[in-house]
Amino acid sequence: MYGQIVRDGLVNVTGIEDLGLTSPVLQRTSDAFFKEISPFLLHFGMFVPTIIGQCTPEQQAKWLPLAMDLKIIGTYAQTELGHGTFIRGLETTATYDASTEQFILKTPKLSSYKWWAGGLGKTANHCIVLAQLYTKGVCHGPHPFIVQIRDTETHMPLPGIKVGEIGPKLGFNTADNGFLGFEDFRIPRENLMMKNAQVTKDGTYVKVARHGKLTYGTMVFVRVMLVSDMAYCLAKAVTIAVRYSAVRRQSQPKPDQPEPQVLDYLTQQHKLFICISTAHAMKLTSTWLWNTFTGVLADMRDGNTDTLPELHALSSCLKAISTSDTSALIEQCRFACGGHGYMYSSNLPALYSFATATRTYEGDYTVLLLQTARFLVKSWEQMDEGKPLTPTLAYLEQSRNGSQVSWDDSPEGIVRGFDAVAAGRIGACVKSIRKHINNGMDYEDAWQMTTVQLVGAAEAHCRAVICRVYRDETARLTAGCSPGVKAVLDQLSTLYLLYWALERTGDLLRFSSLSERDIENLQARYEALLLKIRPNAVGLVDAFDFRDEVLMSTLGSYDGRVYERLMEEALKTPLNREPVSDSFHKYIKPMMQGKL
Ligand SMILES: CCCCCCCC/C=C\CCCCCCCCCCCCCC(=O)SCCNC(=O)CCNC(=O)[C@H](O)C(C)(C)COP(=O)(O)OP(=O)(O)OC[C@H]1O[C@@H](n2cnc3c(N)ncnc32)[C@H](O)[C@@H]1OP(=O)(O)O
Ligand SMILES: Cc1cc2nc3c(=O)[nH]c(=O)nc-3n(C[C@H](O)[C@H](O)[C@H](O)COP(=O)(O)OP(=O)(O)OC[C@H]3O[C@@H](n4cnc5c(N)ncnc54)[C@H](O)[C@@H]3O)c2cc1C
Repeated sequence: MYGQIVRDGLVNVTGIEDLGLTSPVLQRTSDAFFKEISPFLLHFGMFVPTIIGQCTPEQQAKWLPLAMDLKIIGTYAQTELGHGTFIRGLETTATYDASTEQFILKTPKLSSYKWWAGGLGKTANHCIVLAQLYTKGVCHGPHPFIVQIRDTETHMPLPGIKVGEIGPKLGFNTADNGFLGFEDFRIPRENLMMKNAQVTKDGTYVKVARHGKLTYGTMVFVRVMLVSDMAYCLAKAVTIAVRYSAVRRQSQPKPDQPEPQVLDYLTQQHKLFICISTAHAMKLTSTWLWNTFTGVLADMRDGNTDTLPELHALSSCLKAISTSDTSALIEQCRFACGGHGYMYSSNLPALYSFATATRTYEGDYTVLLLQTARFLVKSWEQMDEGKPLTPTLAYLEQSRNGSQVSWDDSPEGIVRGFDAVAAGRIGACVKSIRKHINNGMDYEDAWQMTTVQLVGAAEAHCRAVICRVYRDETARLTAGCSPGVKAVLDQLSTLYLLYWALERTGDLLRFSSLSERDIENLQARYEALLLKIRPNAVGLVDAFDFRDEVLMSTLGSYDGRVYERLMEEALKTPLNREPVSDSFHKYIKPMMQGKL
């Protein structure tokens, strides 16, 4: 029964194509059971996908049934105390011993301890370990291995394994993130995950993959999935905040009038409606990204890895921007709920601590945007050499002559404005790198000196992609809808464009013919649109269709009994069990009597 809940609830997921799954929509019904982050998250989120992505069919036949039936519980241990971002710098070694046909895993020093893997501390008995593969005295870089770390009967760590929990964190405290060290721990040769690289019995290293970075495939998969997960988290947060804002009344803007619902304040609408709109933008973009991802998988099955760099660039920037926007907007939802939003029982703190972690894990924000920037600069240089551009960069072509784009305030015109900003910022980076090189710097230093601008350029590219996909997909998907639904969804995507145009007026002034008057016009349209969306706001969050059990919020439940639920939760707290707590007799009274 429990295993069933973990499988069907935690991973009521559509995702991996090889499992017959068709879109990246993550709806965790398990949230209603577990309440907090599950220690099995890494088992289904990374252990299973890595078996699928990195094992040969024979290895899959051995490990996948065990993992899917929860006969073994796994996690993904890549990061070490000393290195997370720089995977090539990992220090754990796996040295092949041809005499026993085993790999010897070793943790050479403190900084080489595996650190962070979810579920590793107390739950997992198996683990995917990324280690530097040595055979015949040659290091072949980081490779994935399946390693049993605990006895499946007693759960005791196996001899040669040092494992434990890493301690309290900002969030994720139910995920028992762990540390792991190896003292010359031996595993069979077959435990090297051999889809992309193999070591034969005599220790010969055989590279199978056509692309050097396929070992990083699980990370690309999870980055793609996280975009969808962020849409899910943000939709939850804004459901809570909008429902609460419809219940909460505060202040008296006009004398002799009742206190308005806080949702009627324009500033509150400004805080919240962009959250509704962004949840839709991310959901549509994540489905589009998923289709790109499965297209690249299909290409790779046909032996073509040419489309992988663009996927890496897209999944990197969309992961970075979706996680960063979501954490900021969930925090905004909390602000929108005033003091009660700070209550744990609102569920906003838990949602925030989850979302803010995603900005770091699976690739830090800055690091991933710089990966995208690498691709953008390369593409610009290829364009200069007359080579064709990939589909998501086709817009660069229009901007290559460097002239300003003329401002057009239609939604399609605004999307073109974002293209112009992205192209302008990428071009400015290329110019900066070339200037530094002309002044005598080597390429790496010139790149380093341009990284602040490069992060901005990658963000601008990502924003342009989201705006275009959101607009196009809304139009496509609402083509057969009723005029009412079509109008409301059009309002939401227009709101996204206006909001970001106003956030990026500096860039638009620089790279388009936008004028002061155009900005005033944008601002007025934005404010009018907030008022138009207001009557549908509660309906729009209800349409996200979260059950109260999944939302788990005193502020956001469907029935709006906010104050009753807050009081019910307060009365449950252990400090309210007795009218006078022991600490009064032990410490406070003696202190008052001068005895302490
Ligand atoms: C019926 C039942 C159904 C059951 C179904 C079960 C299945 C379950 C399905 C779904 C579940 C989904 C759940 C999804 C949510 C899961 C949540 C999981 C929670 C996760 C917790 C966190 C886990 C982690 O954090 S794991 C650790 C992650 N670590 C990182 O991300 C490290 C980041 N660092 C890097 O990625 C890289 O090292 C780098 C990007 C920083 C690059 O390093 P580098 O500078 O050293 O460069 P390289 O030399 O490595 O690269 C040179 C070259 O390669 C290109 N490159 C780099 N990376 C990639 C890549 N990934 N792909 C392609 N190409 C890549 C790079 O751009 C360079 O290219 P050039 O051409 O420019 O040379
Ligand atoms: C909640 C949580 C769960 C996790 N779960 C797992 C797990 O299950 N398995 C696992 O293996 N790992 C896990 N991790 C680890 C996670 O993947 C790493 O923390 C993450 O990849 C960031 O790497 P880092 O900690 O080395 O940061 P660092 O790279 O040390 O980053 C520190 C700072 O340096 C900057 N920086 C680093 N390199 C560069 C660069 N080249 N250019 C510019 N700036 C740079 C970063 O932007 C950042 O500001 C988890 C982390 C968290 C927080």
